[in-house]
Amino acid sequence: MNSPFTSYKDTIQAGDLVLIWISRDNIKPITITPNENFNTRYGIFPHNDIIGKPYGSQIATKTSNNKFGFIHILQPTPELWTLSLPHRTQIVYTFDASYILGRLDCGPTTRVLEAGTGSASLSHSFARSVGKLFTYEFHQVRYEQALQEFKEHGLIATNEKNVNNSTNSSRVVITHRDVCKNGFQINPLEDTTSLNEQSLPSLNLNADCVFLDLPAPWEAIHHLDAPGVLNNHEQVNICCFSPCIEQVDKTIEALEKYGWTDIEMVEIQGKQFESRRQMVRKLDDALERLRDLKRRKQEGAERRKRLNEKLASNGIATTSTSTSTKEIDVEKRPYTSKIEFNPFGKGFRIKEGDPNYQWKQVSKIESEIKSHTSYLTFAHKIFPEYNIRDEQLVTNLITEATNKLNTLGEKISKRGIKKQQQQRRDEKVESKKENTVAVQEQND
Ligand SMILES: C[S@@+](CC[C@H](N)C(=O)[O-])C[C@H]1O[C@@H](n2cnc3c(N)ncnc32)[C@H](O)[C@@H]1O
Repeated sequence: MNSPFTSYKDTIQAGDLVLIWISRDNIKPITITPNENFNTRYGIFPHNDIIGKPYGSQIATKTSNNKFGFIHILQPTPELWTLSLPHRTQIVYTFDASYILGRLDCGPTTRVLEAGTGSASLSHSFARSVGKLFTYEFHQVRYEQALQEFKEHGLIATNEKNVNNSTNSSRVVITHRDVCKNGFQINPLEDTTSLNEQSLPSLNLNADCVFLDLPAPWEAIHHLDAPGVLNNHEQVNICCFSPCIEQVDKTIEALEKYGWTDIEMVEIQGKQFESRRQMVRKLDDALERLRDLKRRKQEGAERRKRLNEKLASNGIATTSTSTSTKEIDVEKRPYTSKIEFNPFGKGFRIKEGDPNYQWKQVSKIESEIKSHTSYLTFAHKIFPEYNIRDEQLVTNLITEATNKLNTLGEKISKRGIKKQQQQRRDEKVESKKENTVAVQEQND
């Protein structure tokens, strides 16, 4: 099953879902359709001009005022999708997503449980990296929108029932469910749009990790112990995403109660620091600035007064707001020296770092970087079957390995001795030959 989120291609074709990069904070998803146009305030872009171009291309169009407007056509990735998706809820941003996937030890064969789906921002990151994602959403409309999106993005096969049997090629299985009430089990014949699944047997989800972004994750944690939900042959990792520390407290309590260990809480604060130099301004500069402001205010008031008097004497009634700039220009404006340095910007401009002035190093934080300020609570569960060490088996394995090593060592040393003996024999033969030649030369 092909999805632009899980495989790459070079050329844009009709029917492709593409992301149009208009500006840093304006990325629009569209499906390329022959003879349609993409309209922006920078101009009209016919889809036909985009078809056949390589992904990443810049497309230009001439605007009505004879200028050019540009867009870039990008292939969807979970990171770009996070920046462009229709928000139905708060979402998990890339900074958190990458950390979560790393800590949950996600790989191509990992099976993940996620609740709730929400705007499916994190679901797309999981879908790209893992083998199977089981995601749950109890809100009817959000569930339907997410299901539609997964189908359009090639993450759920449209011709199959959305169940986890061996022939199902879908990366994602979405279930309409309140996981706090009804848990995570799915029956094998379930069409996930149905809520009537209670009486049927559950299939083995065998999840290797769990991600809970719910208002009350502690109410869902005990359902993870139902048969077939977790992969009980290995260590299972969990991450709960909660904005309040009180939620973290309750989650930790539930995790401890249900046998989760190594509990750790992390908060990601993505920030980019920009290093700058800022001019050091003295108190005298600030005082001079205040005096300057006062002086200007006074001069302005006097000027307006004189102008009004002048107009009144000419028989023209006016207010200060209706006075035109041209009329004011008649009056001489107070002189501001452009060649003298004024630390507040009215004089000539100073380049940052000019050695004639004093500077201090400062750092500025870029405010636009998006990382959610939720707390991430990680833990894992180790199943006894996996954790018990069979001492006899370990001893046998060690003995077997030692024996093999000894045998190998003996063989190597025997071969070494044989090689040395052969070398000595070869040397003797060689020196005999040399002696015979020397005797012959003497005789000659
Ligand atoms: C904050 S959103 C999840 C956002 C998602 N992680 C993302 O990156 O887009 C939380 C979602 O959980 C759903 N939800 C809340 N309680 C639930 C429950 N008990 N069972 C299933 N879904 C639930 C809500 O409807 C909401 O859509």
